[in-house]
Amino acid sequence: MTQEIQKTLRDSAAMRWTALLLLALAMFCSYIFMDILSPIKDLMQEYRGWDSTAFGTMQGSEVFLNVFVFFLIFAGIILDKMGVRFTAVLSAAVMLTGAIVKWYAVTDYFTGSSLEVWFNNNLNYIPVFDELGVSPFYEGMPASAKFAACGFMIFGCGCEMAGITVSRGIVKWFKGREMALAMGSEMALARLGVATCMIFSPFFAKLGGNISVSRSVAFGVVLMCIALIMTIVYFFMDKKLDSQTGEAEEKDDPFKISDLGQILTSSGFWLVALLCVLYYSAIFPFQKYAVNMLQCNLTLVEPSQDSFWASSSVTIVQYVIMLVVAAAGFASNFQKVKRNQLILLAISIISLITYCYMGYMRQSAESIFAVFPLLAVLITPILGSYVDHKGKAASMLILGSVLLIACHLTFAFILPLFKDSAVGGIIIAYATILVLGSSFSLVPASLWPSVPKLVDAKVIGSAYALIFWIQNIGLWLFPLLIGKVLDKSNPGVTDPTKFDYTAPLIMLASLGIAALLLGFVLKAVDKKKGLGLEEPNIK
Ligand SMILES: C[C@H](N)C(=O)N[C@@H](CCCCN)C(=O)O
Repeated sequence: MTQEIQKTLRDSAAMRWTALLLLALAMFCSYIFMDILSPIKDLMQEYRGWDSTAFGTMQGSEVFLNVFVFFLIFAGIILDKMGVRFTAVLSAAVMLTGAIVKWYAVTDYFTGSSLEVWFNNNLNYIPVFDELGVSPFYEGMPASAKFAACGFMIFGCGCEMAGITVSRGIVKWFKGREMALAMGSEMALARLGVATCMIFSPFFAKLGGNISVSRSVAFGVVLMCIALIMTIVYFFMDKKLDSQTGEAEEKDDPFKISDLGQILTSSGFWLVALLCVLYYSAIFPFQKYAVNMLQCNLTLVEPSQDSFWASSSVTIVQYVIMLVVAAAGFASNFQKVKRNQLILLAISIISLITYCYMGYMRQSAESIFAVFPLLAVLITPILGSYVDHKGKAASMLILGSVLLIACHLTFAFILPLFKDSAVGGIIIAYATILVLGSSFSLVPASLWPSVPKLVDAKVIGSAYALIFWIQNIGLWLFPLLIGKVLDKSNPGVTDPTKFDYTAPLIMLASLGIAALLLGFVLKAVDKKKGLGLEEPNIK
């Protein structure tokens, strides 16, 4: 009886996983918006005049305010002071505001407006940033790209704030329980968001045969409204939990700037943060160019579209198959009976193969790349659960970096050799993308749950914020650098499907090599100092 009275929401598995689902769905929507223009880089060049540099500058702008105005640090402080539920709703509201601005920038209403004229004549540089050599705009950048960048900067503040809030929320609901599995599951849903974006962004842009890039962004805006609703529902669950536990997030353990000292003096923290920036800089910025890289390296002959409804239904069938891959794979993690687990995994793998075959038949670069996050959906929770029960987080970081290097080098040197082979090129592309997907499971599934082992629970929000801040420097710099390197290494190329991607890919592989070296150092430091990174979370 006494035990029953003391039960709180987080003691109920259904309630804790519902709380996670709400937060994860909000992240799912935000990951769709984050990459909404990535699969239509070619259309942005054709219909809005964005060359690779303009595209890269706009993509990198997402994290500009986080990095150079230190917004993420403030976000960490807000999170530590105001708690998870307040910050979750705030971040969703900020994301929605930025999304609306970005949508307006790419609509036809913006073209020819006085705002466009103003942006064309102004903000070619912003003195304070220009002096630092980090101006978010440049002379001659299309006005639509500049204004879209402004919206994306606002969105990025909300999105990164949401990222740290969700991690902190998971620690709050799952600490001492299936924490890495919960983090893995949240990231799996986020990866499904990226896959959804790769399929539906071009779908909406080309809907009905007339091209409209703003339609894709409008789809993202609707999702951001859904994300806001999810965080509001979470707000009430979280409030109920606090009333049950008697914890007042806002009052207990107040954040002090001096707490930052504790984080900054931890060598383990620095190693994880540096590894994070190197690894993620080779993944997220790549994601923004990957569809175009495939368009440039594969000879794709799109089958003639019989009718609008025929092609739309193929897209939808392919997406449903993708959902089956994800759902069956995900559900297999929760099966206690080995036979059920194997049946679900078999369904998932057969659906994955069907999905790949359809991608081949459709000859579409976006649906080929959409397979990237799928393996991550399948195995991130499995790996999360492995870290919970067996540990080995540092070793997984090393393996993830090795796979990353191998994949970028394959894209750079092996894929182009198969440009004239219709089948060979696509098989190599799929295989490499799937391996990259598994690397993208290994690293996040082991990296994020390691942070609570390195710092005190009281400063965990600030620790995540600091790691994100360091990571955001790479997420700003590398989309921009890829665009610049692409323009410089392809002088005179005007066809957006004819770029040579070798130089940017070598640059990304080098980041992987640096991450690998740091992985070895981290493992040695872990052994020497007993940080517990190789230890399981559940003892
Ligand atoms: C881009 C973002 N800063 C990031 O690092 N995202 C991670 C997830 C971190 C955990 C969020 N609760 C990712 O792997 O997507």
